[in-house]
Amino acid sequence: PQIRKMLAFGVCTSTVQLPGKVAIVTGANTGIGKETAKELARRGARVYLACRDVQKGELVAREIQAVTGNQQVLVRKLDLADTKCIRAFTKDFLAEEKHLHILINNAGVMMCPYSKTADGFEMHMGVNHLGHFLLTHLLLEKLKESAPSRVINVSSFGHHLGRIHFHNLQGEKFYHSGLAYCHSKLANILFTRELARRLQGSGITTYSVHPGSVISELTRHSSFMRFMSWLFYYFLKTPQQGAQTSLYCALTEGLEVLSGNHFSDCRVTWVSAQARNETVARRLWDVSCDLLGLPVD
Ligand SMILES: NC(=O)c1ccc[n+]([C@@H]2O[C@H](COP(=O)([O-])OP(=O)(O)OC[C@H]3O[C@@H](n4cnc5c(N)ncnc54)[C@H](O)[C@@H]3O)[C@@H](O)[C@H]2O)c1
Repeated sequence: PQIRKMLAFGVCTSTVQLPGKVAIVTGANTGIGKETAKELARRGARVYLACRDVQKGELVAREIQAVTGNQQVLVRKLDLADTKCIRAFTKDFLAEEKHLHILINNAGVMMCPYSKTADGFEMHMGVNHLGHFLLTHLLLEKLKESAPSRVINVSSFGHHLGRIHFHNLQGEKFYHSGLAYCHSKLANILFTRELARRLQGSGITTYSVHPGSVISELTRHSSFMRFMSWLFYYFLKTPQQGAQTSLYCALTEGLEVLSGNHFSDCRVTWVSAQARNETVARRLWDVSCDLLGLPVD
């Protein structure tokens, strides 16, 4: 624990409270998402836990309610591997809620064997990028109406190994589970940058985040990564420490001028050359719209 404390740079020191604010956290039933949701609830927000498994979500919601005393913790079904489910989630949310101030696109899969989403997208690209891309699109009007509002996209340092190969976006020609994860995390950063550009002046700002190396269930598909987690256990962050940069980006006052930037340990950090390529960002935006049946503008 001492080593962990020494290594865990970056703590969200914001004192902002969130009464009357509404937040959605995807993948909030475990790991970083759960701790992020807990802190938002502690600060008084109404928090939607957008979870694939509603039963697990309900258990976590009860736990968060008990720990924070905030009863406004709600669970809704969201499977990012199924665009029908994403549309159903947003339809209900939009009917139910007048506002959305904070959207945390946190859910993710890593190193799963080659598989496809309900819509035929490669799983990493489908869940980590396209699912959140669609979710954000469908919630944009609500975010605009609720401005100032923020969208946080949880990416990874792994994006440095990522490339956007438009001819192989769905792993149709070549597939490596580790690289597929990195490609999708690069897509998260490119999406953030392009979203920030398009939303200038709208009152919505957006940030991408590397949470650090965190003990979580993310390694479930890879025995190698589980072994590495075991080996470096004391050097990894706890999920609570891993949630700090997402919280920093969601809560810190005056961060608007840094919209589109990538953060790690609660400060702006550098991204790969690919992640700074505006041409790729714009093309990825158009291709994503096309794949999801959204109008390309
Ligand atoms: N743990 C790390 O070291 C680390 C490092 C860099 C980035 N990240 C990123 O942090 C985020 C959170 O990961 P974590 O470490 O807490 O892992 P985790 O596995 O504990 O949490 C991921 C969450 O995403 C959910 N999820 C997976 N597929 C989904 C789907 N189809 N629909 C809806 N939800 C789905 C899971 O149910 C889970 O709640 C991920 O985006 C991950 O890429 C984690």
